[in-house]
Formats: sequence, C-alpha cells, structure tokens
Amino acid sequence: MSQLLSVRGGRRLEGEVTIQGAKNSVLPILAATLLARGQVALLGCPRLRDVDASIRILRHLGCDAHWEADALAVDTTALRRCEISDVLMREMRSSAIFLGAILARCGQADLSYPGGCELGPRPIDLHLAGLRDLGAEIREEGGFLHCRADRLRGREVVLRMPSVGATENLMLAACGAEGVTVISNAAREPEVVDLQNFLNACGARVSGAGSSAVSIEGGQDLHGCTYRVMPDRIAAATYLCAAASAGGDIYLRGAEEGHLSTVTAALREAGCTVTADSGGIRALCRERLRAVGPVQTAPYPGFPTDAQAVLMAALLRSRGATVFEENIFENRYRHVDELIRMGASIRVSGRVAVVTGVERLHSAPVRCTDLRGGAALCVAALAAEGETRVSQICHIDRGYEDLARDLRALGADAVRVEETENG
Ligand SMILES: CC(=O)N[C@H]1[C@@H](OP(=O)(O)OP(=O)(O)OC[C@H]2O[C@@H](n3ccc(=O)[nH]c3=O)[C@H](O)[C@@H]2O)O[C@H](CO)[C@@H](O)[C@@H]1O
Ligand SMILES: C=C(OP(=O)(O)O)C(=O)O
Repeated sequence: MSQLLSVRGGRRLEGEVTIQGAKNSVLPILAATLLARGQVALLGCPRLRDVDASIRILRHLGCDAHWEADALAVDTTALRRCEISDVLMREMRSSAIFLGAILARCGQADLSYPGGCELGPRPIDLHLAGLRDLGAEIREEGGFLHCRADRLRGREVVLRMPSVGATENLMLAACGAEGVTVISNAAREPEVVDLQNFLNACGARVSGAGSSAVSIEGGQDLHGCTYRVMPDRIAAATYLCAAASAGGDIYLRGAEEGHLSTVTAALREAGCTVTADSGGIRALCRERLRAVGPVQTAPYPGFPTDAQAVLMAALLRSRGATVFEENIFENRYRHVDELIRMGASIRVSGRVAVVTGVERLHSAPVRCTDLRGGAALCVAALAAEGETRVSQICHIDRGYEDLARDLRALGADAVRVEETENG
C-alpha cells in the first residue's frame, strides 16, 4: 500500500537537522565510479529512490554496490555489460549520465532515453552532440541509442546552454579520451565541482569546474577512493523555506551558505534573519513575511529552479505580491493547482506566476506532481490550519531521505501514514 505524508500546520519550528548528501552530486558520482578500478566508498551517501535506481543500474552492469552504514561501497572492476535496459533507464533522469561513463570505459554503450520528464520536455541533444564532438558515433533507433567509439579524442566542446547533465556527461567521457577536452559554456553548479573533486580523488586531471570552462586531461588510469558527498543545497533551501513558512528558529548542520546565496537573500528580503557559521546555517523567522522582488530562475549562480516551488510555498501568506519567472523548465508550476486547493492565490501565465499573499491557508488533500512540487506542498502545509494529507510522495522520496523525519527534527508535526481508501 502506498504512503501519505500527514502534516498538521500551525506549529512554530524549532530544532536542528543535519543536511543529507546532495542528490544531484551523488548521481553523477555513481556513474563516475564506472571509470575507476577498485573500491570507492561514498561517505554521506543519501538513501534516496534515485540512488537505489543508480545501484540497480550498477548491479545490472555487473558491478558491486552495497551499503556500509551511511557509506555506499561501490566496486565496478567486474563490469561485464555495456547496455542498460529501457526499464532501468526510465527510472530517473540521471540515467543519461551513465552514457558518457560507459562509453569511456567500454568504447560502446547501448541504452534508451532517460525518464524524468515531469517538468516538461528534457532533451539530451547537447549530451549527444558533445559526445559526437569527442568522436562517438551515435545511432538513434526505435527509442534506443547505440553508441560506439573506438577512440574518443579530446577537443573543445561548446555547449549551446550551460546544461548541468551535459557538462557532467562530457566530463566523464573526456576522462576516457586521448588528449585534452575543454568544455566551454559549462554549467557552474557546485555539484559539477563535486564531480570534479571526486574524479580527481580517483586520479583524474580535471580543472576549472565552477567556472564556464572545464578542462579534462584524458587517459589517466583511475583508482578507487573514499569521498564525502557535498551537502544538498536544495534540501537546505527546503528547510529554510519551511521555517519561513511556519515561523521558527532552526539550524541546518552542514549547510553551506555559499551554495545558497540567492535563496538566503530572498528569505532575508522577506524578513527572515539568516546567519551562517562554519558548521551550518541558522534561520530565524518571526513574523509574517513580506513579498520579495522578482524571483527569476537561472543557471548557477542564479536562483535555482529546484528551489522555486519551496520558496513560492513559503510566500503564500506574505504581505504583498511576488512575481516568479521560471526560465529553466517549461512545465515547472504543476504544484500551483495543488497550492490553490489550500487557499493560495496564484496566477500563472506562461513562465510567470504571481503569488499574492493570503491571510490564511487551510488543509486539503493534495497530490505531489513532482519532487520539489511535492516538497512545496509540505512547506505550505506547515502554515495551513488543520491536517494536510500529501499523496504520491514517491516523488519526494526521489530526493529527500526522509522529509517527515527531518521536519519532525525541526519541530513540525509531520508523519508518514499508510494511505486508506478515503485518503
Ligand atoms: C540530477 C541533476 O543534477 N538534476 C538537475 C539538473 O538537471 P539537468 O542536468 O537535466 O538539467 P540541465 O541543466 O541539463 O537542463 C537545463 C535546460 O537545458 C535544457 N537541455 C538540457 C540538455 C540538453 O541536452 N538539451 C536541452 O535543451 C533542458 O531541457 C532545460 O531546459 O540541472 C537542473 C537545472 O539546474 C536541475 O533542475 C536538476 O535538479
Ligand atoms: C529536477 C530535479 O531532479 P532531476 O533532474 O533528477 O529530475 C530536482 O532535483 O529538482
């Protein structure tokens, strides 16, 4: 039977939580383990549905992956396949990153298109064009991609837009290429830096991540390593928005403000006091928030699209109106109709959503439409009167280890319950 998340709103938050390892970091790192011979220990690896999907792919390829407390031990030495089934590919978007890694390791890869289209179309044309630039032959047939590369050759690859996934896929392929690859107009997200750090810990020569030009000197023999995954900045943003929504005084151990400055700036503008020390971030949100200036999502270091829904949820009861502009994905306002069921006032027109603060929110049965949209429903529920039941939480489980556990640690009344016929 599936589960629901039951949230009783109206409680001020007070407490502390340790931020989990970053989903968007660990997923490309798990693909990157295919390049290393020997044991990799990933410390602080979050236990997520998408991590389980990656483990299934690694095992399908013949590799060993098992949990040792909060570390995931991976050994890809025994890899014996270069193909991934359609069922496994569809489980998540990040399966696409296995393409560059398998190609670098085996010289061939056969797989289908990745899943994860809940935010609108998510093509991988930039990934494929970049791999072709490095010398891969890619045939697309009946929904499958057949890739061959007897030799990958390093060169400059210019991305039309700074795609996170394409940058990561090309970094992995370039590790197996002869000579130097430079990825221009690369994504600058902190998770790209984390991938670089992991690869270098395995003996690779990658530099420039965090800037628009990432350089990879290919052809090194990579070995295993022990590596700690960076903290999840979107989970941290979610909990900051939870405190902003409900009011409270919370501490997020391990959160790095440097990764989150556009989110903390918006929350400060809304009236929260946000301070950071070497151990984490504290947020103190006392009164009803103010609306903030336009929130325009953009590639890093701009406002993250992944934090758009949770910030919107935090501002539903603010004084005044806030304009959101979603510039990364075509269909990332699917949470809006659910928030409206709770009494929110939001008007959407194309890429713009205008949130006008209301006096009160009320409980309603609501359904997760996607990962961050689901988290946003929980953030809104913290400020709503009564018990809100959030269904389809499998979306939330893709990216949060245990959202209800963390919200409880912060003082919220949130529990997972079995779904009954009546919801
Ligand atoms: C696992 C992971 O790290 N996921 C993150 C990653 O997704 P992901 O890597 O899929 O996102 P991208 O940066 O690639 O996508 C950004 C934009 O580029 C477009 N595009 C992308 C690739 C391509 O070949 N062609 C193309 O047109 C996409 O449709 C989208 O409009 O970055 C997104 C943007 O910060 C985040 O929301 C996701 O949480
Ligand atoms: C969109 C997201 O992830 P993915 O790219 O894995 O779908 C997200 O983390 O918000």
